[in-house]
Amino acid sequence: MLLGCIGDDFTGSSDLANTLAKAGMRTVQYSGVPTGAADADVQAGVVALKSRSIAPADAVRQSLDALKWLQAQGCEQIFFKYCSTFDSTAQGNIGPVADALADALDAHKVIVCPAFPGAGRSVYQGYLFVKDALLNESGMENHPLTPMKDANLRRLMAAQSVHSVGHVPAEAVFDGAEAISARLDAEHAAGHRMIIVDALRDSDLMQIGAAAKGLPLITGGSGVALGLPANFGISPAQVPWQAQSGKAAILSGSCSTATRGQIAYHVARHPSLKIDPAEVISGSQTPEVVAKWLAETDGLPLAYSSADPDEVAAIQARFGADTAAHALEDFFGKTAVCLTEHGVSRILTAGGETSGAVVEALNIRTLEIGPEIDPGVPALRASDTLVIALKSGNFGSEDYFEKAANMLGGN
Ligand SMILES: Nc1ncnc2c1ncn2[C@@H]1O[C@H](COP(=O)(O)OP(=O)(O)OP(=O)(O)O)[C@@H](O)[C@H]1O
Ligand SMILES: O=C(O)[C@@H](O)C(=O)CO
Repeated sequence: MLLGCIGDDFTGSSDLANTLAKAGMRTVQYSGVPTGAADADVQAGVVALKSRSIAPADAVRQSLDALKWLQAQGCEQIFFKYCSTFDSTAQGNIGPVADALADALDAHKVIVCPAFPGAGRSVYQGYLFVKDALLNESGMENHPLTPMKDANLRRLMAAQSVHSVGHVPAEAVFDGAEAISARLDAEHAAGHRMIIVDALRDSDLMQIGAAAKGLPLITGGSGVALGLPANFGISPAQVPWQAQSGKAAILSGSCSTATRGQIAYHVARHPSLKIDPAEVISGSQTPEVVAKWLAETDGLPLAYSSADPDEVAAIQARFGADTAAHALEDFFGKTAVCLTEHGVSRILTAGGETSGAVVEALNIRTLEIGPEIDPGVPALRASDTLVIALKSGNFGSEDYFEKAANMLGGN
């Protein structure tokens, strides 16, 4: 294994795996830290954790375990993948995990770059934009678990990391890899260890990737991985895919703006069932009943708890945010298990936490990476009889669910 990656959620990990697979690396996504050795032909291993919203000490411990396993597979470089919208709380977990990995790897110039232009996320003057809006005006300020109320990455990182935070501005990035390396050196000499790097275009990320050659640790969104495979002499390749026929169903616990748009589109055209969190918590709505409905309903049925910020706030005020989140994640995980018992062979999930809960409940250990459905979302094969697609909340076009079911099925 050449490149070892640690993802702080499952959809984000498949986003990164998608970038690396498209760039030609033989990539496998693992659910949690594997117990055995990786297959000898794997070039990039992505260990997916569900560590974005847990206690920082647990996130650090899990990430260091993942690091140890990746090092044992012979990795030459480590990539810590977090969200392109820098999803985190005042405590972390981006800062504490980056600090711990930097110490373990003796890394002193740590790139911090969440940019993902393909999904509209760019970094300029150290501020994070989502399309034409600052992060804190993009809808992310209403996220149910990690509301992002600031777009200043230097300030966000300084609050989470024990290290001084530097910056490589766009002017240096536009001048290419050598200028970026020189500026990273200068920021290091000035006493900064975590270094925010501006990036607006894929071409910027390619230059940042080239400048990252030989660095022990890189952190960021999937965009900054675009240029890494070339450092290992690997070039882009067509990603193979074996289509899967059979029944498809959709589970969505994502309350992000893009998912809510996709749900509105889907509800108008396909059978859909809205899940009431209060009924899930009381036990009057069960996974068995919802799975049976999904399995027996023609077309492309959807079950969703996704709701707008007012509804989410009301549920959180009534039950507590953690209780509601865990009850729904548990519900979707159990529903997915029942779906496979009904023979459903294509499962689409929306939302990072939701997807993590589903993959864990299904006890999927490794995921083979297929072709891209929409930017940041690959088709995934879980077994000989099951394929899935894990969509990050804000990814995908309006008709994403139809597109994903078709691509998984080879239509
Ligand atoms: N109606 C609801 N009320 C309160 N919480 C909800 C509701 N529906 C879903 N949730 C919870 O909100 C959280 C949504 O997070 P999730 O990561 O699944 O989606 P997302 O944030 O849109 O995706 P991503 O992290 O990929 O951007 C989950 O914990 C989910 O259980
Ligand atoms: O980087 C992103 O935006 C995604 O891969 C993600 O992590 C969302 O959960």
